[in-house]
Amino acid sequence: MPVEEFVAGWISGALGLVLGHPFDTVKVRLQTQTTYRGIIDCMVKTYRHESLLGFFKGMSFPIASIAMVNSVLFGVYSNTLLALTATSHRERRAQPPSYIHVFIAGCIGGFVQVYCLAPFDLIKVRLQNQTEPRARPPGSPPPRYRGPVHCAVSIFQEEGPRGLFRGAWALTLRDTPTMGIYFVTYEWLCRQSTRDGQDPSPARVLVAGGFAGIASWAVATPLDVIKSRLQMAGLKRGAYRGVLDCMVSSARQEGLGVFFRGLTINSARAFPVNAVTFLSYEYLLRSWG
Ligand SMILES: CN(C)C(=N)NCCC[C@H](N)C(=O)O
Repeated sequence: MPVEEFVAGWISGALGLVLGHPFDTVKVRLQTQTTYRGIIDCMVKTYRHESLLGFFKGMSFPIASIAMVNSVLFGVYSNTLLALTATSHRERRAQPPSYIHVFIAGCIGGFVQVYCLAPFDLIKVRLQNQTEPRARPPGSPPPRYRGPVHCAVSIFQEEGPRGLFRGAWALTLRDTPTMGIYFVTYEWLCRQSTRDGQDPSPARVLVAGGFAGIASWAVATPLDVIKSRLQMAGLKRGAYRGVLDCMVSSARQEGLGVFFRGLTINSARAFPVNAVTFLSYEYLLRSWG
């Protein structure tokens, strides 16, 4: 099994992650807290209350973990395409795989990465939702979690081992089809106005990667809202009975618009993150021959 796709996926995931983390913090807060009037209000309050560091809360942990998850996604995707089409990454421009093969490989990559992603994503969401400033006024209560390890241990102790996989089912429903859409959009945009057999230019890779991110997140946002709520719900026992219950009670209480909460910020984040992810992934693999 070629491993360079896994390594390139890890490095490109880390680069994309640093760029996108501030957007991600605002998105998670908008989806799970009702104290903000919108993106700007959330950014202003976060900055005033927590300084610039507030936007980077919980980032060190995703760099190590979510970048590893990106490596699983790209590695499994590329190796599934190899199994389906018998072409390696460098042969695929000359012999492009069909879109159905790209879609299937993307879905399989998305499905496999969920089980690495679920505990890491849960910890990230819980840490991002802690709004206490770093320098706390004397006498104010400490944040519930002191950091990623403390958060993981507390969830394990309070909610059991299954607690670490809270929201995993919503994550599976979110990521399996959307990763298929992600890779199909990328391939389709790369192939437009690139001559057969040639590598797409860096500008085309950036645009194709950016729009692949936006297209997949547009489809993923409703289940992303549900996933984040189920992950936070572990703190309030018995809040939701499952994915469907969370969907129905969120829609009843807040209207159908709730499913699109975070869509604008998700799209603004998705373009630069995925443009950089695909550009670095493609160029690392090309430079390794
Ligand atoms: C809709 N979904 C879940 C995705 N398209 N995921 C793939 C993009 C991964 C990238 N690190 C990001 O966070 O945007």
